[in-house]
Amino acid sequence: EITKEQRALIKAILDAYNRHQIPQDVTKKLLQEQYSAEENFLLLTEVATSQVQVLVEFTKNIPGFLSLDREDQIALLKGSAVEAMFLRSAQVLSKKMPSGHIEVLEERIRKSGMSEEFMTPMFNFYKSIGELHMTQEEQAILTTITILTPDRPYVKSHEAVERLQETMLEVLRKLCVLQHPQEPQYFARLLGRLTELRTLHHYHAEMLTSWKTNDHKFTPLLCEIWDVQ
Ligand SMILES: CC(C)c1onc(-c2c(Cl)cccc2Cl)c1COc1ccc(-c2ccc3c(C(=O)O)csc3c2)cc1
Repeated sequence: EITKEQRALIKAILDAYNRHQIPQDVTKKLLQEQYSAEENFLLLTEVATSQVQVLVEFTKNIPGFLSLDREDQIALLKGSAVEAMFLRSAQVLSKKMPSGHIEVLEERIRKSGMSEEFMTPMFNFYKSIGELHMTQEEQAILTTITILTPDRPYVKSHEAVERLQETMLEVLRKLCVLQHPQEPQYFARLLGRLTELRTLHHYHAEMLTSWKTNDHKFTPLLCEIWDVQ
């Protein structure tokens, strides 16, 4: 069913996914620092900045990514960062073992000066990801598929990206059949989450604008990747 090449692909992606994580000293702060809207926003900004750095390193390990046009690599990273971070924070929030981060992270996101209208769709998404009980491989490959989305702004060689994404979609389809035999619709449900991610991405652009109008500051890396300021 899964070919030797596809197994190697899964291993490469999973190794990269597990190797590149936010350093403990950054995530530990989420547990330590006191609560206030300002402090929460600052902490989330620090964690998001660290997550973007992790994302850049992870992306370099996606087979075929570095052979894409250089400008397309940047366009894919800029276009997928928010969605990859929604996926990553969703996986953290839906973890079973209480890493302590879960309640704290949720609390800090809820009290970071974000307007109410984004909370509902965001936490519905977090809940829907939690209900899927994705395996590590599925999480890593779904993140890869999100990054390899061909129709991001400014992507020139659409076909080259599409070919890479299709390879990963086929791997994910086979994995879902193998790992969720009792749920024939599981693969379709995972792809449905990608659609929800696009909607959240639009909400996020408005979140940034409202944070900016309330004079919230971002780091240079976030400003660059999100084209703010
Ligand atoms: C600039 C900032 C205010 C912001 O703007 N939009 C969003 C934002 C929000 Cl509020 C929600 C979803 C996406 C984004 Cl970009 C954010 C915060 O983004 C985050 C990015 C990443 C994590 C995140 C990742 C991994 C882990 C791990 C782990 O790996 O062990 C343990 S704790 C944790 C925390 C949280 C928040």
